[in-house]
Amino acid sequence: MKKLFKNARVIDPFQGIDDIFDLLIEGEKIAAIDVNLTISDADVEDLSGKIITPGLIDMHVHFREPGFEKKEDIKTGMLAAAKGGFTAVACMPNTNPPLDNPYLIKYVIDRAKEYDLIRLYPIGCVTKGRLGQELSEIGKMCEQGAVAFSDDGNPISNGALMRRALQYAKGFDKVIIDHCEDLSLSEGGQINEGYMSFKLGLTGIPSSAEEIMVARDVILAKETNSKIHIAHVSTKGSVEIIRRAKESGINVTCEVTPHHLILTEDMVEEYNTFAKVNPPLRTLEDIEALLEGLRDGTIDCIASDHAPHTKEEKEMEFEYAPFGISGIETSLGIIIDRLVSKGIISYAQMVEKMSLNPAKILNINGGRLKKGDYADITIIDPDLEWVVNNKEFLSKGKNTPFNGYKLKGKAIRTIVRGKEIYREDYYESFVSTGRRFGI
Ligand SMILES: NC(=O)N[C@@H](CC(=O)O)C(=O)O
Ligand SMILES: [Zn+2]
Ligand SMILES: [Zn+2]
Repeated sequence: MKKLFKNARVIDPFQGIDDIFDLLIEGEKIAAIDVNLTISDADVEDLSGKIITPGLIDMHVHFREPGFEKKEDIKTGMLAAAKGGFTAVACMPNTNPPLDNPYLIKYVIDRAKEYDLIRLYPIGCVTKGRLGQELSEIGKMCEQGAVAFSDDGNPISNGALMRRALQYAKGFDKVIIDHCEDLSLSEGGQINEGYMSFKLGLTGIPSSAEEIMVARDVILAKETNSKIHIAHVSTKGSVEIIRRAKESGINVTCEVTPHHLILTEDMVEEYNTFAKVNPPLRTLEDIEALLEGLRDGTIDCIASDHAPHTKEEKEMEFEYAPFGISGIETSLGIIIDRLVSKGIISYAQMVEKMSLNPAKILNINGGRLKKGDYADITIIDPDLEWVVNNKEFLSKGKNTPFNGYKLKGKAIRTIVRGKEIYREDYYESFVSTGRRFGI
């Protein structure tokens, strides 16, 4: 089966491509990218005005299986990801039981394979049971396909243990992803410490709770000459520490979420639990620093930290509602509408941060559109206007602070290994059957 897309704007920062091209898919692979391709036996489609990027990769999601299937399961998570334009995700291990052994890593991979949708890469726990006491079976989990290690939801509080984890993971050329939070500083905290926490009478989470751990982690990464990736960076101080660490040659990478890039602590004004997230939404000053970090390359990736929760959980009093935003279906639209369209970052930078860099950091397939590569492709309509409606989410998690947002720019096709698994114009039937559409 040959499929020829004509006249698309093809963006591939890996090859330095950002121009109008034709792209040919043959079976599962990219067969050619060139101008004026004519292939007699191909199914031809004109994509004038549309953008083709390497399949987007979200390196930080919570799909909740096993154990919390009421919030999300692997199937609904993957459908939501495909609708959001993602061809691959890396799943955090804060499930129940936590993914802290090779059997569970294999289980999650096998579950994902049952559906033949997007690519799903599990992240294993750094410590057994995510309890922060004993290292988990990192080597054996690598053998089964764990792509990185993290106790996300929790930091690795014990410095000596973190040091050992870094040394150990290095032997397998894997990265440790740390949720940076000094629990003694954030204890009981609900939102950012500052004006809003004072106004609402809620306990605040100071910036220092994050920054102290970021500093510790880069120091340990330097000492052990290992790789560290900082999850969901949210403060100006963290950006500064990471910038300096990179300048001095430390092997540190990091990610930011769309919500931390465009929302401030003001969102929790009416005790809006949909805006309750960890780390908390911060201030305009932090946002400016995060945007500058994205622009100058200090921040490598944009990841949704897709954290679905049930309606009942989020309807609890602010103090008792869980932290998290269901973000995988709004991530791309927000980045295009609020950053790319405003000239804050370019499309090429967006692709770097949402595909190329996650692929590099996790050392997985994708992130580029080279002849002979698997055809993992996202097709974007940069002019499509849409309104965020959480009732239409394929994710079970409807917890979004972006409901009602008008956005311009959306993924209209998600193609994995040459197969179309999401298509905007077939949306209705896609929802009802949850089926992929072969091309
Ligand atoms: N980000 C969140 O607010 N919540 C995440 C945990 C995490 O990413 O730390 C979750 O699992 O719900
Ligand atoms: Zn986290
Ligand atoms: Zn997370």
